This record gives sequence, structure tokens and C-alpha cells, in this order.
Amino acid sequence: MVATGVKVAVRCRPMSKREEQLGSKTCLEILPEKAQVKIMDLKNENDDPKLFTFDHAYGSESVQPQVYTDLGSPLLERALDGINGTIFAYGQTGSGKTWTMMGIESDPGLIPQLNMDLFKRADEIKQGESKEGGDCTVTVDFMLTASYIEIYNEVIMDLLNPGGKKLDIRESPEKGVYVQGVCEVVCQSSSDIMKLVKQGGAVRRVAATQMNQESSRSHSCFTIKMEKRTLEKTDEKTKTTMLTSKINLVDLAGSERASKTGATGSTLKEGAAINKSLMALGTVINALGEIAKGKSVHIPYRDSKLTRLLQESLGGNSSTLMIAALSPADYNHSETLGTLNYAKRVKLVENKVEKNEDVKEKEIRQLKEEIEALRAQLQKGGSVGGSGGAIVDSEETARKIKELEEGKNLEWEEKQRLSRELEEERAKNMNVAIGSVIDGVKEEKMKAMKRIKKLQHDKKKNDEKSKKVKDLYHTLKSDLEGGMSKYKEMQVVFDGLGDGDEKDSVEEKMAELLDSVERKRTKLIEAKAALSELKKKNEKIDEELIEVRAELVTVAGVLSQNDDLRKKIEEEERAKFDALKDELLGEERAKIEEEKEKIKAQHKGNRLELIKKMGKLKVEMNKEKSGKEVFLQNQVDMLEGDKVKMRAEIDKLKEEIDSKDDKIAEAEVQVDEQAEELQALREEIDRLRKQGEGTREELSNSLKRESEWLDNDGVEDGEENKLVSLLMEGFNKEREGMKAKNDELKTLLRQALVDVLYLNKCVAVLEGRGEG
Ligand SMILES: Nc1ncnc2c1ncn2[C@@H]1O[C@H](COP(=O)(O)OP(=O)(O)OP(=O)(O)O)[C@@H](O)[C@H]1O
Repeated sequence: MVATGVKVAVRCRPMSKREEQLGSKTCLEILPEKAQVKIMDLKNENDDPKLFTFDHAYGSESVQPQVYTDLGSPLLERALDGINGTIFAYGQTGSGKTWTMMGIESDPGLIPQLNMDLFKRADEIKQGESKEGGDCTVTVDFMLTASYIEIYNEVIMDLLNPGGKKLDIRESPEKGVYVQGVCEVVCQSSSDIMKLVKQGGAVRRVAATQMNQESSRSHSCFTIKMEKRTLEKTDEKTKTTMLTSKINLVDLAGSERASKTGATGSTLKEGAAINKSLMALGTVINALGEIAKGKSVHIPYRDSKLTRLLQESLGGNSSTLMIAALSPADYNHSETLGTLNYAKRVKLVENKVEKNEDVKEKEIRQLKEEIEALRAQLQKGGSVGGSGGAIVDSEETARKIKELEEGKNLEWEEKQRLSRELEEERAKNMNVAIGSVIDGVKEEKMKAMKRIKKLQHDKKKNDEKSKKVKDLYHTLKSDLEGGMSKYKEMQVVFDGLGDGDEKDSVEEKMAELLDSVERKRTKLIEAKAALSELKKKNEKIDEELIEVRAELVTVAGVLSQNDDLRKKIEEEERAKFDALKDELLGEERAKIEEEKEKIKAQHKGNRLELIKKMGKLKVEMNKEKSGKEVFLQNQVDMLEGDKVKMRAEIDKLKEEIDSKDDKIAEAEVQVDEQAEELQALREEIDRLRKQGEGTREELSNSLKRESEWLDNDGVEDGEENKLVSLLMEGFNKEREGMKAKNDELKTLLRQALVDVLYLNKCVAVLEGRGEG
């Protein structure tokens, strides 16, 4: 922490044309090389000039780039290095505060130059510090946000999101003193910031137009927050480091009243009408001055919104610069002297400047130290929190560190997301505010126009009246002149007459004439007074007309400016909408393309897979085919084997058939032989019969004998027939048996033939398959 005094620069503006016309003389002498200002009281020439020394002193010839190089640029460099900065402009109304802070388009002041430089420098740092390749990739990024508020009558209003909501100041260890709920817009370019400056300025200016006299009593604070993120990526981990800072650019209310109060320490009794904030600022500065002298006093930061807002800038952690704007005209001598005294006091204030440390980084560092301590303890052989406690603690701490690291990036993304989301609402609010302001200004315009009309009407009536009075005046005047010359003539007549009745009568007439002339003279005087009154009235009307017409011009200017702004906002909104639409469409298109690509890839993948599968299948098929071929070959071989076997079998069958045929033939031969035998037997029987008939009797006798014998010995008659029947029966049996055998052989033969046919067919099929 380094104790640094608040820097003070004074800047004197050139004499205005009006002041030159009025013949104003300069009461200031600026000595830039010595950073000194000499102020003379031209009304009291005996008073010695007063000399003030500051850090910088700029005369009326000073140019904006020089002021920026001296004051703005170093502040920006410090802010980029993590040190907060504040510039506040102080001075009476019309002394050049806005000129120095804002300037004009063709001659930009501190704020626009700083904005321009800010992005350039951030880019340079980004390029310079980011690196790719090697063991570690370093990516540097900046997030720049802007906010713009106004303090009027102790009420803080958001100039970038003018929804009428009152804001409040809060304090936290992480954020320091901050405006709660203020709209912080993430800016991508200096033109983004300048757009916000213009928008906020318009809201403020318009409000000021409506407030008229109150305009110089509001303070504005434009804040740029810088967040620098450094990502260091190695194979194992990503380390995130944040560096934050802010620059407050404060345009204070006109100091004409405050210089007579707070800064000089006198008690302010002008009540609520006087700006409480400026008065409190003076008191705080006085108290800080006392502290710088070694005294112990209370610093009443909480007495006003402005002092609370500037708490860190005055006596706190900020590199602060005050620009005291001065008017050179002698009629402003006392105000200018007041400003110089104020600036002298501010110069005594000491701040304690320190680089902002990333709160999370601090926590991480502490945690790392904790881990180191635990390790050291472990190495010494000490136990921490029981067995394994140190390991658990160190794991827990490492987890916390990881969480904190991740938290930083999440916060970063979240802020950008929220700012984008807020932008739409902000543009709407801004449009509504500017719209309502435009309506208000339109009303003002209408009022001014009505006033002009009424004044013109009054003037016309006045002119008519003047004409009548003038006519009357002229009549009265000529009457009076006529009466006077008549009186003179009567006087001559009267002087020529001697005493007597005629003289008395002339005298009487002369007295009447004089009376009438006197009356006319009175009337003439009255008419003249009326005429002069009417002339005065007319002059007043003319003055008022000039004033109202000037007002009308201002109002019309404001109206057109804000209308332009509103149109711009609307255009931007539309452009944003279109961009968003394009983005969404683009996204959609990209999604479709992605989908297409995916499908293509999938298709390709599928095709490849299919091809692969097909290949596999082919291989498998080939395998199967060759397997099948082998199988079929085997089958064929088998069938061939079968065929051979079958042929053999067929041959065997054929042989069998042949043998059976032979057997049949044999059997047939046998049958024939038996038939022949039978025939022979029959013939034998016939022969025997014939032979028997001859010997029948003998035979019958013999038979009889035999029968008798048989009767004795059991032999029946008809023995011979029985024998024949038996022979026949045996023969028939044998014949039928042979026939049955024959039939069986035939059936077998038929069966064998069918089998042969079937086998032949099988052989043919197998041979066919084998060839296929
Ligand atoms: N250094 C300068 N060079 C040229 N013109 C200047 C300079 N400083 C101020 N002026 C002119 O003086 C006039 C008043 O300046 P400016 O509006 O900046 O005063 P102010 O202090 O901001 O007033 P207020 O408190 O009313 O806002 C303006 O017309 C401005 O153009």
C-alpha cells in the first residue's frame, strides 16, 4: 500500500465572446511550466495577487490531447495494472468542466480519449501477454463494463437504465463501495462506450432541461470497470488469474454555492435548496486535510451519496485526480478564488493506493499456504486431525482451490451473459425514458409556442393601444399647440386692448383657453406616460419573445437530438434483433449443417460399416461358401461314395435280382419240372387207374381183403384215393409255396428295380450338385 496525494490540475478556459463583448478582464495568470496560478482581484488593486501551486496548470491555449497525455493516460495505465482511478471535475457553472471531461466530437475530451485508448491498450496487452505453444498456453482477455449514474437531491438514478428506480450505495469486502443494482453494460469497443456516454448524457441533459435551474446541481459518475483474465493452460491444469480495477469519471455540479460553504468550512444555512452532496464533499475534504496534518477527525463519508460514492477515491484505495475548472473573467473572481482554495485543500488529501488483488486469488493463495503447512507438518511426522487427517484436509483444500478457480470463469461468463440479457431491457427502458422525456420536451415546446402566441397577441394589442394613444397624443398635441398659438394671439389682442369690458371678456376667454390647454397638457402627459408604458411593455414582450424563441430553439434541438438518439436506439435494437435473428438463423443453419454433416458422417459411417459388414459377410460367405463347398464336396464325395456304394449295392441287387431271376427261373424250371412230374404222376395215376380198372376187382378183392385185413388191422377202404389226395395235396402245397416264393421274388425284383431307379436318380442329382 503506497500513500499518494490526490493530484490536482487546474485548467482555465478562454474568455467567452460575451465576456469579451462585455469588456471583461482576466483575473488569472497561468504559469504552466511551474504548475502555478496567480489570481488578482481587479476591484481591489491594493490586494496582492494570490499564488497557488498544483500538479498541473493549463491556460486557455491548452489543448485536449495534451491534457489527456498528462492526466488521462497515466491513470489508464495504472488501472490496467489493477489500480483504481478517479478523475473529478470541479468548478462553477460554465467554467469548462464538461469541455475537459467530454469535449466535443471534433475535439474530444478526457472520457472519449480514455475510452479510445482503453481498447487499444487492452488489445496491445492481450497480444503482448497471450502466447501459444511451449509447455503453457497463456490467454489474456479483458471484460470492460460501463455504468453511468446521476446524483440529484440525494437520489441516485441510473442513466443507462432509466426506469425511475432509485439506487443505493452498499459496501462489501469483495466489491468495496458500490452502487447496488446499477446497470453494468459489457462493452466490446470504444464506440460501445461512447454510445453509452451519449445515451446517459441525453437522459441527464433532457432531465436537466426539464429541471431548468436545477441542472447545475446534479453530479454524474461514469464508471469503467476493467477485468483482466489470464488463463494459463498446461497439460495438467488451467490456472485463472483475475485483475480488476475501475475508473470513475465524475462531473460535479456547479460549485458556485458550495465554494462559499463546505470548502471554506462555514456553516451552510441555505437549507434543502443547496446541494447537500457538494457541501458534504467539502466537509470530507476538509476532514481529510486535517488528517493529513496529523489530526484525528471523523470523516463523514456517510453524510451524502456523493461522498459515499467517492469514499475510495478520497482517502481510500484510488489514484485520484481533481481537475479544477476556472473562468478567467474578473466578474467570476470570488468563485474562481473559491475553486482554487477548494483545490488547495483537495491537494492535501492522501490516498492509500494498492493493487487490487483478486479476492478469490487471495483465498487460493491462503489455501495453498495451508496445504504447504500441512505437508510440512506431515514431513515432520506430526499428525493433523488424527490419522489421515492431513491428507483429507489437503484434498479438501485442493478441491476448494479447484472450485474457486472454476468459480472465476463461471462468474466471468455469467456477467457477460447477464449483460447481454439486460441489454434488451435496458434499450427498452432507455427508449421509454427518452420517449417520455421527448413528450415532456414536446410539452415544453408547446408551452413555449403558446407563450410566443400570447406574447405576439399581447404585442399586437399593445401596438393597437399604442397607436390609439399615439393618435390621441398627436390630437392632444396639435390641440394643445392650437390652443397655445390661439392663446398667444389672444395675448397680443389682450395686450393691445385698453381696460374695459372687452379686455375683461378677452381675459376671461384667455383663462378658459388656458384651462383647456392645461387639461389637454395633462392629458398629453398622461398619453405620453401611457405611450412610454406601452413601449416598455412592448420591449418586455420583445425580450420575452427572444427568450422563449431561444428556449424553443434549445427545446427543438434537444428534441431532435433525442429523437435521433431514440431512432438510433431503435435502429440498434432492430439491428440487434436482425443480428440475433441472423445469429439464430445462422445457429439453426449451422445446426442443420451440423446435423447434415452428422447424418453424412453417420451415413458414411453406416456405409463404411455396411461395406465392412459386407466385406465381413463376404469373407464369412466365402468362408461359408468354401466351408459349404468343402461340405458339399464332402457331401458330393460322400454321395459319390454312396453312389459307389449304391452302385455296388445296385450291382449287388442286380446280382441278387439276377440270382433271384435265376432262382425264379430255377423255380420256374422246378415248377415246370414239378408240373411235368405232376403230369407224369397224373399220367401214372391215369395209367394206374386204367390198370386198376382191370384189376379193380382183383384189386377190389384184394382191397376187400385188405379191407378185411384192414378191418382187422385198421386199414380203411379208399386207401388209394387218400394216397392220391395226399400226394395231390403235397404237390399243391409245394406248388403254392413255389408260387408264393416266385411272387415274393417278383415283388423283390420290382422293389429292387424301384430302388435301382431311385438310386440312379439320386446318383444323377448328386452328380449334378457336385458339378454345380
Ligand atoms: N478549454 C476550452 N477551450 C475552448 N472552449 C472552452 C474551454 N473550456 C470551456 N469552453 C467553453 O466554455 C463554455 C462552458 O464550458 P462547459 O459547458 O464545459 O462548462 P461547465 O463547467 O461544464 O458548465 P456546467 O456546470 O453548466 O455544465 C462552453 O461553451 C465551452 O465550449
